[in-house]
Amino acid sequence: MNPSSPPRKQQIPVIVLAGFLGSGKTTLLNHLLRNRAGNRIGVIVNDFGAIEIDAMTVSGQVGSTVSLGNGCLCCAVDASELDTFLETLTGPAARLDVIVIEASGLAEPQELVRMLLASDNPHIVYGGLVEVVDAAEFDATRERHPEIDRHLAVADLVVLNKTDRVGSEERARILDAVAAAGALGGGAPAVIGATYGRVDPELLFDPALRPDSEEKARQLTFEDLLLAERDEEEGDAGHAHHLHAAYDSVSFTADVPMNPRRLMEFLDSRPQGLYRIKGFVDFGMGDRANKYVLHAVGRFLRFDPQPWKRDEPRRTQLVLIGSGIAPQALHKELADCRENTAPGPDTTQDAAHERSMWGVLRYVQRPGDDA
Ligand SMILES: Nc1nc2c(ncn2[C@@H]2O[C@H](COP(=O)(O)OP(=O)(O)OP(=O)(O)O)[C@@H](O)[C@H]2O)c(=O)[nH]1
Repeated sequence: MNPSSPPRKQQIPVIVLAGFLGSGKTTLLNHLLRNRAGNRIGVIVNDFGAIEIDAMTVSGQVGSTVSLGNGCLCCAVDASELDTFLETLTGPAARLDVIVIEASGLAEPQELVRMLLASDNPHIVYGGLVEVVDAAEFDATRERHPEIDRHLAVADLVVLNKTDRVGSEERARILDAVAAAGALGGGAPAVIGATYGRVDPELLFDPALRPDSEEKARQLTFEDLLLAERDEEEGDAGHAHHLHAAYDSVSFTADVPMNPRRLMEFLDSRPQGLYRIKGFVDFGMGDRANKYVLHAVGRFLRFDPQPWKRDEPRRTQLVLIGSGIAPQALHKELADCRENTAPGPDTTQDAAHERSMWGVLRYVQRPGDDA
């Protein structure tokens, strides 16, 4: 170690949390925040889409959440923006023990790692790359995006999430496949199975448990680094190499409630390329007390009713991400799902409203599912 650098224990480990869309990064992050055992965690969220749903999901759990806002960190021309956020989080007032950067599901994690290694902030130390993998979607994701193997190869820890959605034989097969892909990088990332991102926070938060983190960081191959640099040099043209170049996103906001039946019709017939939907829905008279947090990944769909806060504006905010989708048409279809503003028979009768919610309630998680 350079004798002029500050003592190691003053440096805050920065962990990159990556994984394909919907693999469970936010779920894992929220699990860590709830089980932080006194550790102070700073969070940087690099979300995709104009509405910062992930930032909203995690905010309130921790005092030092900073969202990078719209756009993709991996495409920042230089690392100065990241450095600004890191500077805020490493200031003496924050007194953080660890910083987690949740990379957008479409970001290239190598880029973030490279930026962290290149950062001249003396208060941080790269703490490793955690790659979250959706066990149920692994084969399909890999087929569509073979570059996932490259991400696994540079990961320190692979969390094979959603193991509840695969049988034990299938789980063993996927664990082997993930480990084999990870080994291609020359190292062997730890692979652990998890449901709902429930990993032991000590795997990440105690630097003493990760003595090799700096070594591992250097195991990024020259090819990875060159590719990252070439992308940077090529500017917009280089951008096309990135995973998210082929994706479109739609941000939808409505200040009038959504009609449950029409929205369910929209969701039940959503196009295959619409890979991810997240956000929350106001069903108005269908349920005046709750907003419905919506998560769709591939064919999977779930609503999670959560009480509106007293001053919270009643509205719907959704982000849709997919490839080969028609953003404008989808936006219009969603707009057509809005409740008619003119009061009519079906907006005044409670029984009718309750019935119209049945389609939605099919997708509400039963108590205990998440336990
Ligand atoms: N069945 C099951 N569902 C899970 C598990 N972990 C997460 N989920 C669900 O998967 C959906 C996506 O999880 P998120 O944590 O939002 O995924 P993400 O990787 O942050 O998604 P992006 O922000 O789109 O990249 C949510 O509905 C979660 O509740 C799990 O272990 N099993």
